[in-house]
Amino acid sequence: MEKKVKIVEIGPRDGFQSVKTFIPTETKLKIIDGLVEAGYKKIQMGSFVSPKAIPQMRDSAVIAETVLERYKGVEFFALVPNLYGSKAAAKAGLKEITPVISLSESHNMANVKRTREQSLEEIKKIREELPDMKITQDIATVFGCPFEGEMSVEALIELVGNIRELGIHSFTLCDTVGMAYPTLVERVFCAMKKNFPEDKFHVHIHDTRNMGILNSYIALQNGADSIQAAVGGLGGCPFAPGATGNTSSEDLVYMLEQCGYETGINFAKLLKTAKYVKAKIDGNFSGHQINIPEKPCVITQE
Ligand SMILES: CC(C)(COP(=O)([O-])OP(=O)([O-])OC[C@H]1O[C@@H](n2cnc3c(N)ncnc32)[C@H](O)[C@@H]1OP(=O)([O-])[O-])[C@@H](O)C(=O)NCCC(=O)NCCSC(=O)C[C@@](C)(O)CC(=O)[O-]
Repeated sequence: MEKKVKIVEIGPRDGFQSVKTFIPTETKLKIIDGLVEAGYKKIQMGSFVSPKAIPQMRDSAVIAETVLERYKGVEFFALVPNLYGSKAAAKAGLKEITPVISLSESHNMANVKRTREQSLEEIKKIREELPDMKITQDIATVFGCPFEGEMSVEALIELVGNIRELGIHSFTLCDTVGMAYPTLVERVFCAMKKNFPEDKFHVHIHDTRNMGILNSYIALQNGADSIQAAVGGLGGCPFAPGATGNTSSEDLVYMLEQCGYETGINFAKLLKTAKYVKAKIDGNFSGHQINIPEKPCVITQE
């Protein structure tokens, strides 16, 4: 029997955000077209952040408005750092946002120039001022911080507990600079499922040490509700030294389909989009199959 798995595409946000040269809005939209065509039902289309911090994301309102108009059956969502960005996302028509906070104080300061306490205050305001907005909370540096090193699972339990008190019950656990390893991923997901059995936990792994696919798979085996990945394996947080690409969507889909999971994604179409991304964007790609000249012969679906 086939097992279903939900894969969420984050390339148009995490993939594009660290690309220095501005990617024309039309190219971004063409890539999203390709992802929808490949079968994606949930896509992070951008972020509503300061254009001084991340100039690449300055066209997120136009992207959101266009894709919401173009594709009715797809869930689009955006990353936000604060209330200002959340209101901008709502104005553009989005129904879901992912505020970001880091488990480590230093990365939170580097990323959003706020202490974690200030970020928690901001999340509280977002929850109160946008009561109808669906919120999934991104937590960065869960599996390690470029400034502070290893993070503790107890600290994560405390932070998740604090965010739950604000009425948020869906979390994405992020490995910002690829410090996760299988037994740690297992420990973290088991702890979350044990302490917060009613809540949703998603996984987001960077591929810095070539363990993105493996760690995503381990998270899935230990109850992750969805897996995030970026087309081509493009990506990285510009405020995390050493951050490299995300787990590659096409490599992940290939592995899961071969293992008998139903992803709902057409691999051949996804790979075509990934190759288009690589041809158009000068960035940091961690994907492997984008470099194989011919279509791999194992998966035969069109
Ligand atoms: C948080 C701030 C805004 C603080 O930056 P700040 O300079 O402290 O902001 P501020 O509140 O003092 O405001 C300064 C100016 O920015 C404006 N402003 C304020 N907020 C916004 C907004 N949302 N959108 C647009 N404009 C905004 C605000 O209106 C003001 O405009 P001015 O009066 O000077 O004309 C800034 O540091 C920022 O935008 N940071 C974004 C950081 C970011 O995008 N990081 C990458 C994403 S996180 C990530 O990649 C990790 C993740 C999620 O993938 C998981 C993982 O792998 O770990």
